Amino acid sequence: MFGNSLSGAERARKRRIYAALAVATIFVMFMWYYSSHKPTVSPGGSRLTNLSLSTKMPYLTPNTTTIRPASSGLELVQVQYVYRHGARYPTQGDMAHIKEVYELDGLSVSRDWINAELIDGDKAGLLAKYGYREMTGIAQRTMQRYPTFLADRLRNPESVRFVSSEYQRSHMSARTFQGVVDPKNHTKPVTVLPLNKDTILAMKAGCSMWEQEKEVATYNAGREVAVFDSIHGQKLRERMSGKLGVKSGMTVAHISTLYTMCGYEISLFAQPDTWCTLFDPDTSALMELRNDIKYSRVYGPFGANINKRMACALFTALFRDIDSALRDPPNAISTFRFGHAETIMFVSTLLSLEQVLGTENSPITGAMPFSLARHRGFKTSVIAPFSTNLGIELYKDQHAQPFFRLLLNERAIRLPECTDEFCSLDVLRNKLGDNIGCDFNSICRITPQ
Ligand SMILES: O=C(O)[C@@H](COP(=O)(O)O)OP(=O)(O)O
Repeated sequence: MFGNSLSGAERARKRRIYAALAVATIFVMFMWYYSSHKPTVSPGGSRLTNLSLSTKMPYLTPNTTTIRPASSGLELVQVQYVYRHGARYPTQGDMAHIKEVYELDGLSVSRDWINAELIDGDKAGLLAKYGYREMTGIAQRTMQRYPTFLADRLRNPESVRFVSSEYQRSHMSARTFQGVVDPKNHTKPVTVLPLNKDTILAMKAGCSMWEQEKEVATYNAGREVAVFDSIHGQKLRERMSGKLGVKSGMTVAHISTLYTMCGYEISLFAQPDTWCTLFDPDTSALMELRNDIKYSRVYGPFGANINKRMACALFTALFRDIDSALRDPPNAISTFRFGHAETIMFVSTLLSLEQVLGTENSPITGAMPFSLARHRGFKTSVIAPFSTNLGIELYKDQHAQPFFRLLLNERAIRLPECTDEFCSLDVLRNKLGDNIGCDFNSICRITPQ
């Protein structure tokens, strides 16, 4: 009897150990699943996600301590930055697509997935709260990166300038940034470039030749997207229809909208618990590939030759400032320019940054194997997230020789022609060739056949 009750106690002890082990295992598995599948929101408001969200990607705050200081022989003379505006509400076109999804036959999602702000026409295209926050954070880090340089420059209000396109989202991004860098309002108000004269930030608006080429690029992209859909469409449709209870009529275009909605939910509301639960890192990367078929042809390196020249007026303006800075360093002007996804994509195309950012640089096709696509240099989540930016730092050495360094999204990058991230300015000048001093209007003119 005594022996039996001891073994009973023993059994109970074992049961408790097994139960504790089971609970611990479930907890560990939950934490693993949670950390690998659920995007997180950091206390600073920067949205971290393991999804690739194309042009709706939130800006991922870098670890600025990884930027190498310049050697003591190099003196910073000027900085020039080009930004895409911060996170914005969907444009009218995106809102129309989102409405279509909300009205899909049989759609069964919890009420909090339907977000009235994403289809509120009064907000279309406007800078959103997180867009303001992104710009504030970037401006604060810019102050930390150049503390004495910017403080010295701001003593002469003419030597720091802010320029934006005419769109509210770019203008407000510029004003937010300026408010942090120059809280006492020493500098001039942001210069807003009227759309019909803007050849440097919203350059596509006034370029007939690009408009014409865009038709061809869009047609070619459409053919490749059809190939993509024929390969991946059925699996994607089955997956999404099942998850959403949609009975019929779900197309890959709808799934592309679901993906865009996930991007907005993360970038605008730090909300990973709705549409984003439909995607995992691989599915989001696949949807980005589908988007990039088009972006890489319409704005990027796999479209018309004019894509490689669209940022020439911008580089002409940048080099006008660089050359006057080299002639008269104490009066160098540092400029912060605020534009669009197109601005940065055209800059990237002119500089062939895809060759810096990846090892796979064949044109993106609908049949591209995922294993290759993973290594491609043209990825919109990397080159064109909200608030994306490219900086050019100009230095002089002890012999007055000019050097430059490029920063993409606050991380130093090195052109293949350079042996170090601090590189002779001649390399950049040679790379740009006749893009410096180009006649943008004549490049954009359609000559009669
Ligand atoms: O050209 C535009 O309307 C958007 C790109 O829109 P998407 O094609 O990415 O939706 O550029 P933005 O002003 O947001 O930088």
